[in-house]
Amino acid sequence: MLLDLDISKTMRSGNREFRLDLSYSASNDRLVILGPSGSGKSLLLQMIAGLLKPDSGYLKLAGRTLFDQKQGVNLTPQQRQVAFLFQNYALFPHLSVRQNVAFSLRRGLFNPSTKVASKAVDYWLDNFGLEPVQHQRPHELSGGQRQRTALARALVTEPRALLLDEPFSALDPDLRIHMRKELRELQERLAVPLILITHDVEDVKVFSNETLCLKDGQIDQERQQLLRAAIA
Ligand SMILES: Nc1ncnc2c1ncn2[C@@H]1O[C@H](COP(=O)(O)OP(=O)(O)OP(=O)(O)O)[C@@H](O)[C@H]1O
Repeated sequence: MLLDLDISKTMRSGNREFRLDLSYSASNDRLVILGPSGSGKSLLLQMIAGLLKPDSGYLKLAGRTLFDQKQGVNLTPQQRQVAFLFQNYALFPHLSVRQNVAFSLRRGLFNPSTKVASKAVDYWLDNFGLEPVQHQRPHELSGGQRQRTALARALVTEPRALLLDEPFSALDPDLRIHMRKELRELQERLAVPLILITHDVEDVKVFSNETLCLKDGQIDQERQQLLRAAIA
């Protein structure tokens, strides 16, 4: 089972309150979480990654307990070994493609050198066709190359799962279609469990063998059933 959770979390800002209350089990290794802006998608992804602590409940990923309030379990983001790919990819602008990919493998406080040697880095640069641009910096790359660099940086640590926050939203329409296809093929080839959040139904069509629909911090049962019927 990819994801098994029963969690609640209340976020407060001034006198505004947002409550996320979710109980869900996903059995596929590719899950799309769909919902409008403000439905709680990012909060959920942050809780899976260990960047935000639920108030109560439990959260398991691929059979491993990441959080369990009753048992006092709350693994750190490092212990969870999941890779989080942010909307804007969060590449380091002053580092080359090679250095960005090598960054996750660095030991100590220093940035990897421009010629950092690593079989894993070579493997991912080659796999994603990034060798020709390995010495360029992020602002010298195309949108697709930037996304592949971010993916290579995420995958070089051999994560147990890949969490993607709106990975295509910043791309132009043609590139978006291309990158969706590329990421799907890649996920199938690598067999890395993938959880993707989006408000774009097109992502569901390309990626989903399972979709979790959110609305106001809860499962949107109506949309969930409509989608199931549309896919069946
Ligand atoms: N740190 C915070 N403090 C208080 N409220 C927050 C905080 N972070 C998020 N929220 C609130 O929680 C709700 C859900 O936010 P979330 O970022 O999960 O939405 P989302 O579905 O990812 O939206 P989007 O698609 O726009 O990114 C929103 O109403 C937001 O205002």
